[in-house]
Amino acid sequence: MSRLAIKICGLSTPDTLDAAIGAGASHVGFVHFAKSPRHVEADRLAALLDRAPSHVKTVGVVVDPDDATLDHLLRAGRLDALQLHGKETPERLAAIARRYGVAVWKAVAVKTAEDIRASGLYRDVADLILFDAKTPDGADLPGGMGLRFDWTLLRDYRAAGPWGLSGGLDPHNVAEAVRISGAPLVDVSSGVENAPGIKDMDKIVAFCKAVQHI
Ligand SMILES: O=C(O)c1ccccc1N[C@@H]1O[C@H](COP(=O)(O)O)[C@@H](O)[C@H]1O
Repeated sequence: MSRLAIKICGLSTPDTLDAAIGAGASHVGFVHFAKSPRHVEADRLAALLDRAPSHVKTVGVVVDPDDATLDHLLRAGRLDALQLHGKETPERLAAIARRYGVAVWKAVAVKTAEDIRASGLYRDVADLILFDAKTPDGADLPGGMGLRFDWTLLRDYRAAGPWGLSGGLDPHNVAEAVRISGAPLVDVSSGVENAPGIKDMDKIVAFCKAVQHI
C-alpha cells in the first residue's frame, strides 16, 4: 500500500480494472466523452463499477457535461467523484456538487505558472484540483494525450486543499515527477497503454509499484 494516492484512468475492461485494483490503485477512472478512445457508455460503466470494492474510489471523467449527461451517467452506479476536464466554471462545479452530491474534481490545464495561480479560482468549490498538461489548440481531447508539463512549476505550490498531478506520467518518470512536484496523488492513462485506449496490465502494475517504492 502506498502513502501516495494512485489513480489509474481511462479503464474500460474488467481485466484491466481488476489489474489496477489488485496492484493497489486507490482511485480508478472512467472516461465518458464520445471523442475519446477510452469512452465508456453508461451500461458498460455500470458493469465496471460493480467490480470496484468500496475502498477504491471511482471517478467519472467528463468534459463540459450538461445535466442530462450527468443524470444518465450517475444512474450507472457508485461514482465517488466527477473529474471535470473541460472549461467548467467554479459556478458550474458548485451547481454539480449541489445537484449530485458527489465530490467534484477540477482538471486544470497547465502550460505556465499563471495556469497554476489561476487554479485558485476553484479553491472553494473543487474537492480536488488535478493539474494536467494543456493539450494543443484544436486537439480533439483536453487530456489523455500523454503530454506532460514542466513539473517544476509546482515546486512552490502551496495547496489549500487536495490536489494531484496528471499528464504524461508513466512507470519510468512518475518517481521523478513526485520528487519535483511533491504531488500527493498521481494520475495516469496513456502511460499504461499499448495504444490509445488499450491498457496494458503489466504497465499498470509497474506504475503502481513505481509509486509504492517512492
Ligand atoms: O483519456 C481521455 O481520452 C480523456 C478524454 C477527455 C478528458 C480527459 C481524458 N483523459 C485524462 O487526462 C489525464 C491525463 O492523461 P495521460 O496520462 O496524459 O494520458 C488523465 O486524467 C486522463 O484520464
